[in-house]
Amino acid sequence: MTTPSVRRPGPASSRTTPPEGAAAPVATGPDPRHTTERMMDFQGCFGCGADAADGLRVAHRDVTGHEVRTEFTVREAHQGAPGLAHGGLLATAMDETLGSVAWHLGKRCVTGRLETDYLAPVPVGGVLHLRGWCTGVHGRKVYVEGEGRIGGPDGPVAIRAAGLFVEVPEEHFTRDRTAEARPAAAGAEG
Ligand SMILES: CCCCCCCC/C=C\CCCCCCCC(=O)SCCNC(=O)CCNC(=O)[C@H](O)C(C)(C)COP(=O)(O)OP(=O)(O)OC[C@H]1O[C@@H](n2cnc3c(N)ncnc32)[C@H](O)[C@@H]1OP(=O)(O)O
Repeated sequence: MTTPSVRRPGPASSRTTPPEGAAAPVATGPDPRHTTERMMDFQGCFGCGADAADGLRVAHRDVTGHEVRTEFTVREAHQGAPGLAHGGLLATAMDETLGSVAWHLGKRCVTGRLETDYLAPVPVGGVLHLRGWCTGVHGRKVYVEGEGRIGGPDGPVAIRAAGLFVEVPEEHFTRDRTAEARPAAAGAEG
């Protein structure tokens, strides 16, 4: 009996595929007006920050045009099943990589949507070599795809992803949201 082959069309859905009329990416580098001093020096990011004790410490390696390369070393703290990386953390490493593609286009962006396909398990102690690139820009929307390979830039593909990043005003990061974070008052629910 032959095993039926599974069709894997790639991670991008209609929501992460640039629409007709989308513009080609123009890699300008991050816009310094978008990275206030506080953002620039911030090392608390779970994805890449040196001060995030339990963070992933995704290392940003190089940028060529609109393509960004990073590395994520899978440690014991990142396990899901014994000895294997948790899928959610792999998605986080991908989010970090794809997000930085959008910032390298000079866009102040947040993740709107992230889609992932997992093709092979990633072992603890392994290094995942990630790559992200922009597939188009449409209004405030930046479309990005990526892949992660085990052991080296030409290793087997373990994860593929597609994301939609949305440009936001500075206020997105500076607004005081303390009140919104509090539990709603009793009886206030509709
Ligand atoms: C981020 C920190 C950066 C630090 C910078 C340091 C320097 C750079 C260095 C290194 C790079 C770092 C890389 C970071 C990577 C990690 C990033 C994250 O984890 S971000 C946190 C998770 N994401 C959120 O918390 C968003 C929460 N969502 C929102 O705030 C809103 O929903 C938002 C802004 C996404 C959209 O809301 P609206 O009210 O502004 O706009 P509307 O009209 O709803 O959407 C705009 C367009 O986008 C589409 N859209 C939005 N969400 C969509 C979705 N999920 N699917 C499909 N389309 C969507 C809409 O349909 C609309 O399209 P139409 O213009 O009408 O064509």
